[in-house]
Amino acid sequence: TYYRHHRYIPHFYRYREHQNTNPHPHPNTENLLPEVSNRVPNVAAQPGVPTYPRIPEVFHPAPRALPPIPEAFHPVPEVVHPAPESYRRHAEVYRPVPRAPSPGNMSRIFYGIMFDAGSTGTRIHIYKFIQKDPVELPVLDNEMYHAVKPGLSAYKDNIEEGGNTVRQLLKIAKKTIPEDDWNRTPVVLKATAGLRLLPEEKASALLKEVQEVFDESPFYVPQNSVSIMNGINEGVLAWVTVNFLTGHLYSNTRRTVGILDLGGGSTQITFLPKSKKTIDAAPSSYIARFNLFNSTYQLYTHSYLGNGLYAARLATLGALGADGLEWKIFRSSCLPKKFREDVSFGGTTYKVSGIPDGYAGYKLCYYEVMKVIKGIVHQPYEVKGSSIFYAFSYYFDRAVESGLIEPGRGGAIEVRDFKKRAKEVCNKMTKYRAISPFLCMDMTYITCLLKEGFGFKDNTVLQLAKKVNNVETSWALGATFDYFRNFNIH
Ligand SMILES: O=c1ccn([C@@H]2O[C@H](COP(=O)(O)OP(=O)(O)O)[C@@H](O)[C@H]2O)c(=O)[nH]1
Repeated sequence: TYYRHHRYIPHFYRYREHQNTNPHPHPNTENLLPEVSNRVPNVAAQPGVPTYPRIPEVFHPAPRALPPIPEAFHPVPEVVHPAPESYRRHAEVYRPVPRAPSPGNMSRIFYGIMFDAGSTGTRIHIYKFIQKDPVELPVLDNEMYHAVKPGLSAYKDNIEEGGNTVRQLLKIAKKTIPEDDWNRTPVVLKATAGLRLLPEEKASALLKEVQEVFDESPFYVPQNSVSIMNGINEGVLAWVTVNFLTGHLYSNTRRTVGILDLGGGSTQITFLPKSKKTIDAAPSSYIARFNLFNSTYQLYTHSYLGNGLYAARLATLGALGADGLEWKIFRSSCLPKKFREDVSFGGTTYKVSGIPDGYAGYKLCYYEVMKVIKGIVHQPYEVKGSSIFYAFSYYFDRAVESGLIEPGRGGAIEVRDFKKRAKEVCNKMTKYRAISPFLCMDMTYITCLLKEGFGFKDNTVLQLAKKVNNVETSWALGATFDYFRNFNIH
């Protein structure tokens, strides 16, 4: 458990109004996401209506006139295609109990609890926000983070124990958040690939158990606070987090950064296309439209279920969905020849080994992992260009393990660095055996995913980051923003 002290001003909570010069552009306008000048609204100040500072425009809003939103901020990344999640349909507005400000101190403190129920672990993020006064907007003060392993899906046959992992993590929230704030602090859990990969009745039973744990907790439980998040929101919300933390959402530049997330069960690629060609060439389900600060964004995003690192290991071994798990041994030339072990993923155990009397090494391994990449059929045109991508989660972890980057620092590397290091690890398996017997397979898979899957060039630069500005690079912060309108005090 640790705190990340952090002071951050989420500028995009600030109200702004677009002066859109062309409210009815041609639908096929070449530049889909033009720059919009950020003119100060030409409206005389009204008594009782707060005025807001001029802030830099979010670049690339769609050329559409959007009705002004009466709230001071509206950072809800509503994905409108495909259908939004059910909790959005039943959106409720939570009104915090107003508390008399203490004399001389107008600060209000708010917390938000977001659980990330991933396939390899369950994590709690407790965000603390400070609102200095009713007109100024909240500041993200710090994040408290704790993770437990394995993930919820490993408790598919022991639901109660699964609920207990969440109960344990909630104890940390109780210790972190002052008691007076409990009943106005929203608690939300979103599950990703681990639960998506389970049979529906098992996943529902786990979610029901978590719902009961939440209901017995002293925190504020919004409607539909326990759900499986769809892959689109997973990609979009991580993009929002990273671009928020890197300052791209409110900067005056025309750049944003793309994101590459490699989980245990699924992998996401998300970026804001620069060219209409990219959008036209993409399958329509890969384009997500959402509203953020009065602007509509269109992102290229896709989550490949089964292409997360742990799922890919099993697929490489031919173990995913196989029968005879009690007696079959799944072999691979990506593993050290003498290696033999039982591995568990999603609550199932598999016997795996190297090929004792065969060959091992990069080339054979590359050939094996290629089978798993075949599902990634769409290579977006723009990844051939010079766009910057932030890569985190297991991209980061494996880059650290293989010595490509320093654990505390992260840094920029090229796609070819992964390839070079994969070759080295695979061709000297004994040397890297102690770090992880799977390192050759993982590094080869990452190389293959980036090159053959998404179509990145050898010289594409990836920015590896576990944290940006001291906050975890994960969809959790983006997802928490969704609940800020509940704290809207205007
Ligand atoms: O706030 C977070 C959330 C995840 N992770 C990392 O992301 C990967 C986990 O992916 P997970 O198994 O949750 O992925 P999924 O179930 O979505 O495929 C691991 O490296 C975690 O350590 C992290 O570092 N911080």
